[in-house]
Amino acid sequence: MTDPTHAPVNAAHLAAWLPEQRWFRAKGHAVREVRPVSSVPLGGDGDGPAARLDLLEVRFDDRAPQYYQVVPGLDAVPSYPADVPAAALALLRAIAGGVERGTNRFRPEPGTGLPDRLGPRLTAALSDSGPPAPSLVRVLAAEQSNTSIVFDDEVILKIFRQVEPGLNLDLELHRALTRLGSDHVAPLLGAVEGELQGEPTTLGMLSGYAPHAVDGWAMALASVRDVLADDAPAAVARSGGDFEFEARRIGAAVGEVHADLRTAFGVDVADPADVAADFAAHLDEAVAVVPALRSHAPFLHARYRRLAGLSTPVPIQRVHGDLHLGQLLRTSHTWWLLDFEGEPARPLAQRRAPRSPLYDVAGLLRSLDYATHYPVRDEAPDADAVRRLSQWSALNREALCAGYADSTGVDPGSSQQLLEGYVLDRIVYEVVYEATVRPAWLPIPLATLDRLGAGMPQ
Ligand SMILES: Nc1ncnc2c1ncn2[C@@H]1O[C@H](COP(=O)(O)OP(=O)(O)O)[C@@H](O)[C@H]1O
Ligand SMILES: O=P(O)(O)O[C@H]1O[C@H](CO)[C@@H](O[C@H]2O[C@H](CO)[C@@H](O)[C@H](O)[C@H]2O)[C@H](O)[C@H]1O
Repeated sequence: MTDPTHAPVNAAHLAAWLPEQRWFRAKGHAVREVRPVSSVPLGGDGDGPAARLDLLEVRFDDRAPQYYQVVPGLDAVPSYPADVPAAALALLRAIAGGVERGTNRFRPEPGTGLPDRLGPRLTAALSDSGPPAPSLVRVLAAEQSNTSIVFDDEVILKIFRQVEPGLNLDLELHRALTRLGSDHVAPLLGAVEGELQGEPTTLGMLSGYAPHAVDGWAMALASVRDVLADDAPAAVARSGGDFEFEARRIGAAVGEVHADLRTAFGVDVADPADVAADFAAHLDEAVAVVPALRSHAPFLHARYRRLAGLSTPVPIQRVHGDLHLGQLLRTSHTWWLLDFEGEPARPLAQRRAPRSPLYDVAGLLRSLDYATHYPVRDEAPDADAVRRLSQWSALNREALCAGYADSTGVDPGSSQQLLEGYVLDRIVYEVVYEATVRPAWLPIPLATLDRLGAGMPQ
């Protein structure tokens, strides 16, 4: 007999619980109704399943429905007992064992050696039906779009939260890059697939985990803070120069990933007039959301018009699409790019569309700019600090482009007008992102537009 505490979660409870979750993307829209799409139980004993993968359709009065994945057992949803280690191991066991249940398929990635490559502690935990050691399982607490579980610092399972029908971009690009042997992504080890609107749909992704890794944003900020604390004339070389080496390695890593993506998905060309028209359309949409952008529109449109007049076609390909320093992880021996889902605010078709690789370079240049302005956001730095910050920024921009040229033979700075166009398009995206998600950060991209509009450097 089914334990009543594992009964289907009450839809009204879920309608109240969902909007409180960090990964819920329809903030500010009242949930009208929650309907189950599929519900797949996993593991457990006589007391009921250890976990359930519930795919839910969430309906609203004022916008299109969205689909979310909720995992009772892992998630503390009302009226379902949560046992995180047991639920997490049930998921890993299903992937390692290639389980098919209901509409869901749990699969080890062919050729990657799962489950044999798992270490002895995880292998024992998967074969043992007794209670797992809680220390083997850790749910990442960071502010994330999805939910990731780390198993014994060895593998990481990302549970996708907002789900769209079809193959998830993160999985698609990790798979292509892993198959090419890329050293710049976490190796893909397995996946969970369900069904949505009749299409096989990605629900989860298992990959290698890099313990003790540091992200590029944290490293860049530490370097900028050192430069701010050191007012000697050679401060940038002395205190902040450590990041220059990393910026060059990051540039080289991104260049290698771009080359691999060309091998996997091919290349095409776009007409500069079409690229400029896309930028102008993004700007018009953004002005409607953030009126503070309106005063910058004439300058931006003028730059886009200049770009439209370029005569050389723009090479385009699959790219990362939302690259910033927080998406880069320095592992013990290399830099990994994370999270290939593209910009969360753009529709899937736009996120999957080929673009110039300069868009990723622009994302990183913007991130270097953020790193120099974020630590002084609440103060007016003196002229000397401003000089040091701008030296830091220029040094690392050059290092990044030099690294990209090291691995590809192409210096992104050599297509200056095009690169500037992509930087501007990215700033417009950032303005909308900050205005809607983190209004306290909005002054950072807006101040850059002020400077660029006045003919000053970023
Ligand atoms: N393979 C990995 N090894 C080590 N840490 C990782 C790995 N993948 C992700 N992380 C950590 O988890 C965080 C969130 O990962 P990300 O893929 O960006 O998830 P989300 O889609 O939820 O934003 C990263 O910023 C990083 O700190
Ligand atoms: O959630 P994602 O990581 O996919 O990306 C979104 O959030 C980012 C912030 O976390 C945002 O990045 C912006 O802020 C960064 C500093 O926090 C900065 O380094 C980036 O250059 C800047 O774009 C990103 O735009 C957004 O898509």
